[in-house]
Amino acid sequence: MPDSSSSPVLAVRELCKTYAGTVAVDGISFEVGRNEIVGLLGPNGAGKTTTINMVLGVLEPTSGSIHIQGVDLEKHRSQALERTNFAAVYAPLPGNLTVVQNLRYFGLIYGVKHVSERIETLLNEFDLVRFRDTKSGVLSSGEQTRVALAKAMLNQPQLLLLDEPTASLDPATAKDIRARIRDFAAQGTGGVLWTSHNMYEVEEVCDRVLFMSRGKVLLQGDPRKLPQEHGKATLEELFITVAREPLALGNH
Ligand SMILES: Nc1ncnc2c1ncn2[C@@H]1O[C@H](COP(=O)(O)OP(=O)(O)OP(=O)(O)O)[C@@H](O)[C@H]1O
Repeated sequence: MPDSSSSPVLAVRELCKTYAGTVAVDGISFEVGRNEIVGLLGPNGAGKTTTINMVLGVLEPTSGSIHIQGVDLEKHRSQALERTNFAAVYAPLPGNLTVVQNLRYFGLIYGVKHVSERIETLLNEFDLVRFRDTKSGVLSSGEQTRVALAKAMLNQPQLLLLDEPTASLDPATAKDIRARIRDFAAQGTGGVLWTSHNMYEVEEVCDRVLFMSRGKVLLQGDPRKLPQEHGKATLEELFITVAREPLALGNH
């Protein structure tokens, strides 16, 4: 087994996914390092969710490889996925279960040791103590996002995948969520792969961004430096250029 302590939390090589007639992901390679937050950006249909679903082991790649902490997802699936987790607005937790029931349910699925203790820690960390016996489905979007993040932290992931975690949140709540995710990346040894359509957020949170369009990674770098490197005033302007006219970037 490889020495996982020196490997990046995620290494994706030449990853492809094709459906009949559609190339959703077209040979992308990238890494997520320890303590790093990497933003996966791109217009609708670029291939971001397909990429995340392959890293989660939900979708089988057509070709290419995925290593999580040096462990090959295809060959050692359980071991690769045991320190991975995920949150997305389109994957809400069962709304008829209370917050504690949800956390207990997922804690058991993940085989979390000392699960009651872990749940109490997370209820405190994500400011959910007062909602512990409230059904998740009646909580506000921001509160549900906090529950989803608490669930995603149950197994102390090394790789955290977040698909638009702050979509539909008000600015103050979104800021609070960003701070919690930054803390996660800063404190442990884990890394985060984060999709977002909010360029302000990406500049604030991400150490590095990957721009995807039509299944390919067209450019990557520091979101605070990339616009200037490509002669654009803002990340949003660069994003629109890459999304509309991928070839317009020339040899920059
Ligand atoms: N099951 C499927 N069968 C056929 N085509 C699919 C399937 N799933 C995704 N696609 C296609 O693959 C491409 C990439 O889709 P994907 O959902 O990964 O994009 P995305 O970047 O996440 O977009 P968005 O920002 O809208 O969420 C799209 O053209 C989509 O229509």
